[in-house]
Amino acid sequence: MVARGLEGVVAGTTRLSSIIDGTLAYVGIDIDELAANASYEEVVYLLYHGELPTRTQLEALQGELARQRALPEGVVRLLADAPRVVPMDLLRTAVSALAWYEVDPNTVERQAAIAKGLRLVAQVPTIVATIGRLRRGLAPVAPPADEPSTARAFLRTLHDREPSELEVEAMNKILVLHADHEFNASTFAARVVAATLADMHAAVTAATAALKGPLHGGANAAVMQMLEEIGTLDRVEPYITEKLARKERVMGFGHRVYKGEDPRAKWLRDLSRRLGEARGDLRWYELSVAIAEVMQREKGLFPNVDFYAASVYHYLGIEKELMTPVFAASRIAGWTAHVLEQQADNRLIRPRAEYVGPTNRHYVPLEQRG
Ligand SMILES: CC(=O)SCCNC(=O)CCNC(=O)[C@H](O)C(C)(C)COP(=O)(O)OP(=O)(O)OC[C@H]1O[C@@H](n2cnc3c(N)ncnc32)[C@H](O)[C@@H]1OP(=O)(O)O
Ligand SMILES: O=C([O-])CC(=O)C(=O)O
Repeated sequence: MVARGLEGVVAGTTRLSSIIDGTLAYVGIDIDELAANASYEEVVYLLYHGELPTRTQLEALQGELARQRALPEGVVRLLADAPRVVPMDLLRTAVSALAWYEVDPNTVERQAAIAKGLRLVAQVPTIVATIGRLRRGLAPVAPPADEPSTARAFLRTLHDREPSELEVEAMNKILVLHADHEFNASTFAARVVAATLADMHAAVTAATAALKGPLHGGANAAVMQMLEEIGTLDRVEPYITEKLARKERVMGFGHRVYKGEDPRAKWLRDLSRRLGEARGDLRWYELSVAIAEVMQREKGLFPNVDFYAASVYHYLGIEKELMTPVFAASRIAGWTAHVLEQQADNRLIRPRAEYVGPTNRHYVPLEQRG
């Protein structure tokens, strides 16, 4: 019997992240410790090297990421000239286009591949911020080349203003919490492509394509859409119960691996409340909490990472169409680290299919078909 959707199938090994008994860890460190203490750049280093960096190593990585943040002019032009600003499509195209500017786009040699991976970690947030500006009809701004924090640099590039300390803390936690997640669909897509010995940009383009769907990364935008449709607290109960009665899915709930609450959700719930308080607008936080209560009671389903992320992004001034690209701006760390891990011990990923179609049929000449 084939496991539908490969549920429960162990499809390979990784040293990067684990989900054991509902606990998520990056290289053995509980996500709760990282969310409470780590900068995103420390997490990038951890995923790339298997250890937390010393101060000198961290500063070197932060410097490198800062220097690589700017986009080639041709990519900014490509984004600006697009006939329609559909953020995930633009991100996917821009990631692919970045390969044009690599000295050796096809190489999978280790040092070159690490350099490409880190360049993408630096550039993807800039692509996302640039798309965010273009959507609002604003001119792109160059990212700061001397700012060590990816979170601060991203918010500055997106909004062209200095973010508050709470906003930077929230953005940093978002980046930490979304950085990696074992063999999720987009990461697995990246590994399948990498296993053919196609290059880093090819693998990340595939991952970006896979993240778009609403059953995966696209759920955060669908959550925001739902919050807007509900609008007020008194509408939560009827909206959700009617949706469930129609057998529709409520986005941001349920998970293939977690059967209780996603360990990342509580951090995002807390950020949603704190950002809402700071903005004097708790509506989106309160609506989210009320939806979660109804979902738990009616369906026994808990929020996944995408649920409270939606209101957090909203409070950070990130519009719903940009929410899935912002997820990618963090997951790029995991995607590229998984590609490097795949390349380091590669074997083509090529499973079998169980054939369930008809057999023993014959070719019938065209004139005899009726
Ligand atoms: C970053 C991320 O990718 S996190 C996931 C983001 N995706 C979402 O939030 C979309 C909403 N959630 C879902 O669609 C699912 O929970 C998934 C895709 C995440 C996981 O799906 P699967 O492991 O395949 O679970 P499956 O689809 O088999 O669902 C099992 C049962 O729970 C129900 N269910 C699962 N999620 C939901 C939901 N969000 N709303 C309503 N019912 C749900 C299904 O209808 C099904 O019920 P049934 O057995 O009565 O038919
Ligand atoms: O692991 C999954 O299936 C989805 C998920 O939560 C993630 O990618 O962060």
